[in-house]
Amino acid sequence: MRVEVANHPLIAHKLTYLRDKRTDSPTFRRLTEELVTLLAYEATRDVRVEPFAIETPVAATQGIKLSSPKPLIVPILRAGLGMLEGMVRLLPSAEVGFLGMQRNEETLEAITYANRLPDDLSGRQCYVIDPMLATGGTLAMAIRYLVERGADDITAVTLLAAPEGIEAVDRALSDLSVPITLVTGAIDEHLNEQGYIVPGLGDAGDRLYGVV
Ligand SMILES: O=P(O)(O)OC[C@H]1O[C@H](OP(=O)(O)OP(=O)(O)O)[C@H](O)[C@@H]1O
Ligand SMILES: O=c1cc[nH]c(=O)[nH]1
Ligand SMILES: [Mg+2]
Repeated sequence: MRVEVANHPLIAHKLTYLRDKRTDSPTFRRLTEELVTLLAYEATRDVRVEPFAIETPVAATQGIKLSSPKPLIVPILRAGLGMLEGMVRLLPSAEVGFLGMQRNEETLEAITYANRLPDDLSGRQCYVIDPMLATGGTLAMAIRYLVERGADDITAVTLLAAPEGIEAVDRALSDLSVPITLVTGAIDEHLNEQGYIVPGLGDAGDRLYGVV
């Protein structure tokens, strides 16, 4: 997996406020959206395009446009929903599929409880969005699922990632030959015994939407 940490002072600034436990839900949601816009710019560097001929008021010229089939954005519910608006703003013609996944708080294993994706993803470029890559179990399962359905180019966008989780995703997907990229706002220090990213930001889903 290719890993890119989006180094930018604005990203570091917004992440600092996002991490702060005093930041309330409305501010957390707004910062998440703003961060996604910056990360999505980085993550879409290799979005597929094709030549497109146009005429300006002055002359004919050759431009480019997004190729078909259009990219598929896959937010992992629940916390990934907080990143959807920012991602769609940058890729308004993309389609959106949903995966509902939840980590068991004791075993830290992910289960899939909802799935609304096109059956056939052959030739699709997919952007998986989820704020947190902790043990990596959720992301590895999501990516394998998309590849089994035919996706042939996957970029995951996260706000934070743990080094242990990145390694685990790499190991878990080592048999796959499709290009996989991770674009993240920061790689934190480590995971604690409860599987939380340290220093992290706590539970992203709860901070976005409240404790359920
Ligand atoms: O890398 P992992 O160890 O698998 O953990 C990361 C997952 O945990 C969080 O979701 P959570 O299970 O809390 O669900 P939620 O979005 O509904 O809060 C987060 O949004 C990731 O999906
Ligand atoms: O630190 C963590 C780890 C998993 N999920 C979160 O929301 N936060
Ligand atoms: Mg959660």
